Amino acid sequence: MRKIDQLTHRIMNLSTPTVFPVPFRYRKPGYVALAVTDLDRSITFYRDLVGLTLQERDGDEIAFLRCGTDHHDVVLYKATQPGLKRMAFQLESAQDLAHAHGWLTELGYQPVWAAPQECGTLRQGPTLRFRIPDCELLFEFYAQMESGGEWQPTVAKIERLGHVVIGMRNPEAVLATLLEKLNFRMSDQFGTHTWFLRCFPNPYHHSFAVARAEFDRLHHVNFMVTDVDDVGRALYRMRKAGVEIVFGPGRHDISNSIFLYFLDPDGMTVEYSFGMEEFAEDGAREARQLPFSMEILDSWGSAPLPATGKGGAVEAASL
Ligand SMILES: CC(C)c1ccc(C(=O)O)c(O)c1O
Ligand SMILES: [Fe+2]
Repeated sequence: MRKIDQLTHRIMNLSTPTVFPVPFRYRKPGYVALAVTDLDRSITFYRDLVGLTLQERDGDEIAFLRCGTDHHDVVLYKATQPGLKRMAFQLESAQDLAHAHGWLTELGYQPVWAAPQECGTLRQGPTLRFRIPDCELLFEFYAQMESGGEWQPTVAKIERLGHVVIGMRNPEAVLATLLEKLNFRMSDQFGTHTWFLRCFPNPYHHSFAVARAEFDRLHHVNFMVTDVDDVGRALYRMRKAGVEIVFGPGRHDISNSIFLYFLDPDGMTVEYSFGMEEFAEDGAREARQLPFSMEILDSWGSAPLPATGKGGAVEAASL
C-alpha cells in the first residue's frame, strides 16, 4: 500500500479516542484572535464590510468585535505582522474546563491559566491555554464569556463565527492529537491535504479544518450567514470597496455550503458561507474520503486564486 494510502487509512481510523472518552465537550468555536498591522483599518473592514459590531477597544492595541450575543467573536491585536494568534473554543461548562485542565496536564501539554487581569480584559471567566505537539497554534479553552447583549446585524445577517482553517506543516501529527486526545471528530477528508473536523458535539460539518501547508499558517476565517443573499450582496459590496475576491461565489460539495472568499486589509482570507451539513451527536454518518476534484471543491465551477488562504502565519509567541 502506498505511504499516502497508509497515512489516509490511519487518519480515517482515528475518528474516536483510542484510550477512553475525552472528559470534556465543546459548545462551539469561541473566537479567533488575529494579529493585524493597522488596527483602525481592520476595525473598519471587519465592521463596515464584513458586518461585525465593534464591542470594545483597548486603546490602540486590541479591538473586540462580535457577530452574536457574546462579547467577542473576533479579537484584533495590533502587530508588526499579520497572522493567527490563537483559536479559542468554548466548552460546555466550567466542569468541562476543569476536566480539560486535568486531562491536558496528564497529556503533558502544560496548560496554563490566563492571568486574572487578562481574563478581565477578555471579559471571560477562567481561560486555559496550551499548545499540542508539532503545532505552533495556541489553543484556548474557556467556558464563560460576558454577553455583549442583543446583536443587530448590519450589512450581513451573520449567524455565527463558523470555522477556522489552518495550514499545518505536519497535519498527520496534528490530526492524531485533535482526534485522539482533544475530542474532535472527522467529518470528511478531501484529497490528501484537507481534513474537516467537528469540535464534538457541535453539529456543524466543520468548526476547524487542517490543510497541508509548507509552514503553520492561517488559511481562513469563516462566518456563516443566514441568507444566500448575504453572499450575493457581499460580492458586490466587496467589489465596490476594492476588496479582492479570491474564490467563488460557488458551492462546496463537501459541506454543501455556498461560499465567497475575500481578503482582509492584511491579505488574510475571510469566507462567508451559507448552509452547512449538520451532524447528530449520535449515529452521525461516517467520515468520507473524498477524492480531490475541482467539481467537489466548487460545483459551480470557480477556482481559488493563488492568494486564497495564504495571508498570515500562525504566531509562535510564548504562552
Ligand atoms: C477551500 C477550503 C479548504 C474549503 C473547502 C470546503 C469547505 C466546505 O465544504 O465548507 C470549506 O469551508 C473550505 O474552506
Ligand atoms: Fe471554509
